[in-house]
Amino acid sequence: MAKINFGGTIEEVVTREEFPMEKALDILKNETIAIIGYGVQGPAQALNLRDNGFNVIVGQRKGSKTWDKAVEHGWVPGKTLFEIEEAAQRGTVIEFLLSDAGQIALWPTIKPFLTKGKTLYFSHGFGITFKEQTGIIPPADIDVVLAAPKGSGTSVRRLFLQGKGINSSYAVFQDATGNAKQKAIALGIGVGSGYLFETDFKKEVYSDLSGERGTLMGAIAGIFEAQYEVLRANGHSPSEAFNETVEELTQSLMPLVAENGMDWMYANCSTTAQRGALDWKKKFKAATLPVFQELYKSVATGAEAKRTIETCSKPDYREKLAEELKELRESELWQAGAAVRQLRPEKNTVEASMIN
Ligand SMILES: NC(=O)C1=CN([C@@H]2O[C@H](COP(=O)(O)OP(=O)(O)OC[C@H]3O[C@@H](n4cnc5c(N)ncnc54)[C@H](O)[C@@H]3O)[C@@H](O)[C@H]2O)C=CC1
Ligand SMILES: CC(=O)[C@](C)(O)C(=O)O
Ligand SMILES: [Mg+2]
Ligand SMILES: [Mg+2]
Repeated sequence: MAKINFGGTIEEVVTREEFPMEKALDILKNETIAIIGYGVQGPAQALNLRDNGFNVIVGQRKGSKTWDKAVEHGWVPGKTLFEIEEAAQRGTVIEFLLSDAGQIALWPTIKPFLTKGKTLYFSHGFGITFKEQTGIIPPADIDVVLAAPKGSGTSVRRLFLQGKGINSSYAVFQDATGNAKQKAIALGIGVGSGYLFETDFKKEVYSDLSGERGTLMGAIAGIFEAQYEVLRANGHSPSEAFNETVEELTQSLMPLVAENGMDWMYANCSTTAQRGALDWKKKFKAATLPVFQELYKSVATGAEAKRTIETCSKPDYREKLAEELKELRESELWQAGAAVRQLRPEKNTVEASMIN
């Protein structure tokens, strides 16, 4: 494995160079990979695996919207698309890609098909780590592995179609066959990872829940709202407030950070901006540190898992989430955002859809 120095700590990562697709295909040549769940991660991983030449089938409820979506994506009923039970029975690698709450509901259905020597695959450490709450306790004679793409399924597919790859973590929870690690890495490479770093189920779920509730999604949306409100309260127009809060960040500054780091983005801004940002960064860190500490504690005590399971197991969870997203979309800030996006000069070059 490649040894990489991450800011002073040496870690091992698996790259495509040392673990090429041919090796992954060879390791999984006798396996049938059954994708159970066709939400966001399901289609991305199923299609990438199929395009990479693996033997893949999909398990869905006949008559559901996702069944129709799978048919649209070229899965053939009776050949590569089956009812969940049949897919689980035919599959030797079961990719459990239902929502984390959905996994609890489906576990009693799936468990009988997890016979000796099969592999159970997750893209999140949730179900296994919070087993007291989920009841997901796999039989001892199967392999239990994880490959968790560090991004949305939409990006997993898009980056694949662009010939790039997302980075993923991988882990082994249970190694009954002696080959679990090789299989985990092969599956990670197969679903389109550019490289893989090692973790365990608990670390994956603690960091992932912290990240998405924190800087990746929760914190960023909250900070945007706070700054936008202050600008608006002081008489700035919606377009000005939106541009100074979001548009410049996503269109100009974050691509620079992605390319070459924070200091480089700073160095490409005015000295006035640099002076102020370096000063205010300290205040923002001090103000948010206690919130991040509270968040991590809430993850580690299982409180976040409890809330997720309780809310996302309700029959109307989708409608409820959709209502909250609608409220967000219809807020002045994001309506201003929609108008700003329309004005982007490149707007006419419609982006290719996720699948094609
Ligand atoms: N969304 C993403 O991009 C990422 C997701 N993950 C993980 O991958 C796994 C799958 O996540 P998503 O694709 O976002 O899930 P999702 O929320 O899109 O749901 C996946 C599928 O589960 C089905 N489902 C939900 N509840 C069900 C129930 N009670 N009975 C039967 N089916 C049910 C949905 O209809 C859908 O087809 C999760 O463990 C998630 O944490 C990991 C990395 C990124
Ligand atoms: C996209 C991803 O990695 C998340 C945010 O952790 C998720 O969808 O759960
Ligand atoms: Mg994640
Ligand atoms: Mg997540």
